[in-house]
Amino acid sequence: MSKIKIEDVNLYYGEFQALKNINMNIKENEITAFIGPSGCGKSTLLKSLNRMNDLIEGVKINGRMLLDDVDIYKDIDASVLRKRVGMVFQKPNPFPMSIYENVAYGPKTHGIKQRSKLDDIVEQSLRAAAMWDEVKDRLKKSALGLSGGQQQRLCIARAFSVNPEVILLDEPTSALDPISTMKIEDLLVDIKKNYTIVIVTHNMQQATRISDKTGFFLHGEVVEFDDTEKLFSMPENKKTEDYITGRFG
Ligand SMILES: Nc1ncnc2c1ncn2[C@@H]1O[C@H](COP(=O)(O)OP(=O)(O)OP(=O)(O)O)[C@@H](O)[C@H]1O
Repeated sequence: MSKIKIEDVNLYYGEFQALKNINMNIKENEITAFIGPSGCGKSTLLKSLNRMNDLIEGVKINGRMLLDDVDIYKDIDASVLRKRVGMVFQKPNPFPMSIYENVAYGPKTHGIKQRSKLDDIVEQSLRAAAMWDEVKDRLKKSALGLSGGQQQRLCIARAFSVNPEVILLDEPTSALDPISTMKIEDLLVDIKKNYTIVIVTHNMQQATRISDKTGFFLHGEVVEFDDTEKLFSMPENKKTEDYITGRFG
């Protein structure tokens, strides 16, 4: 089933058109990867899926983006949308507070006050991010004392804590070592049964390892969008082929 439908979307930063006539269906319980050279619009499309671009002055967007067939720019409040569609950024960005408070923060802002309920959410979220055992004895310690890979998994746990339906990840492992990267890839594959996941990655091996569908972007357009296996083994477009075989440029 399509969780997100993108229909004829164009996005402008002032005069500059960053996305050109994008059409894409993103399926539930799948991992969709966006690949392509720097500046081609991957992050712009990712961020527009939870209206992060609303915060940037001069952005114009037309076309439609639907979440469960509801227009996210017309018929959903942005804060409700961002609860349903969570985001994890390239650089781990834990809040300067304890590990516990990082995860409890979102649920608290959504009105959950009961300590036992918060304890449960924190434990479940950290378990889902495969780091409960690593941190259960240091929940009161600062999140800034964690390693980069642990901080990124904490940010994923923080995204889980408000029980989203979609998780957007913008190059979540680009600052991490191979072991932390592998842990996060395993985690994403493990959780996709409960979520819809969209990931921007510069790492084509990563896209082939974990994603079901891949979109190849170039100059603000989606050149090709297909099953990952097909796109990497039998691309239909010459530009896709050049890019994935390293002959681009
Ligand atoms: N806030 C902004 N104001 C103006 N132009 C922007 C803004 N953000 C992005 N752009 C431009 O839009 C284009 C697409 O940027 P975007 O960040 O989506 O690319 P990307 O494919 O994610 O690149 P990268 O892989 O380097 O992160 C680029 O030309 C970029 O310079």
